[in-house]
Amino acid sequence: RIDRLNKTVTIGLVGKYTKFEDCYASLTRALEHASYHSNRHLQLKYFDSELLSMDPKTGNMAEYHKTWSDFCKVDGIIVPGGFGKRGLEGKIAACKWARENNKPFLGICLGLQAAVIEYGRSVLGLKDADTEEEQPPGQTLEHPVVVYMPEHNPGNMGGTMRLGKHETHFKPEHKSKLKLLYGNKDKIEERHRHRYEVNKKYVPDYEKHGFLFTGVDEKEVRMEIAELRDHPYYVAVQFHPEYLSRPLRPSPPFLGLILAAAGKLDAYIEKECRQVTETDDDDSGKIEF
Ligand SMILES: NC(=O)CC[C@H](N)C(=O)O
Repeated sequence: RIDRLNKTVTIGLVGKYTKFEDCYASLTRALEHASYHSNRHLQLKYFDSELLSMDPKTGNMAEYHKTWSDFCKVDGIIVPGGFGKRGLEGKIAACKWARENNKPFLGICLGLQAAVIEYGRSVLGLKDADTEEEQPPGQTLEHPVVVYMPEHNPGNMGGTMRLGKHETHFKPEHKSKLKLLYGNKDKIEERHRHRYEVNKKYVPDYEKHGFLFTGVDEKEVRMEIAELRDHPYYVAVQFHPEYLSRPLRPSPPFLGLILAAAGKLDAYIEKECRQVTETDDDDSGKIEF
């Protein structure tokens, strides 16, 4: 059946590693699971985030424009996890483009943090919104919208990470497409791997402006899921849903991205997230099963 898929969905993956295929293996598989489930053939395009943000004085602007011209054509965007500040501005630029152009978007871990920084700078007017990750020693940020998690720092590098499965609870006061994609459950469990998190102090301001934190940890102090209210699919998660994706049970955040990129998400949600069949396709007559 997979071999016969005749429609393609193109996803742009924004990362900073040159050997993309190796670094993002579980992510690629999760996107494939979601694509098969959506009756789409996946075309994954890799974009080096450092080519999406450049200093016009020193950068290769021809390469910059070429990268953007290809990037503009994708159906959906994924900004995956990562570490460090190198390449972060390009990821932030990708978040901005997806948000302003109604492109289906999924941010994972650092991808969520980039989306938070972008919204802070562009919409909340926090010009210097940034993450505390890799700031020069002694530097204090004016608007640290992403901060270090002190309780996960018992003193050595290996122990500083928040790892493993943790619960996420959907907030009842918010509408959440992701909650519906997870089968309308009140809480879910996903795997984590991070040292930094959204600064809770800024949450009310974000939510007032339509950037909703629809999922939180069990103590309601840690922001786990963000969704833009007025966007077809702009979802960012602090956890790593790719690890629990399976061929016959695609991970919901990925499924949402692919369905939205294929223009089928709303119909799928209307049908209470029942499996996509060939008859759900606009011109399904062309597909043989
Ligand atoms: N896995 C990730 O994407 C980690 C994001 C970020 N570097 C952090 O440590 O919080």
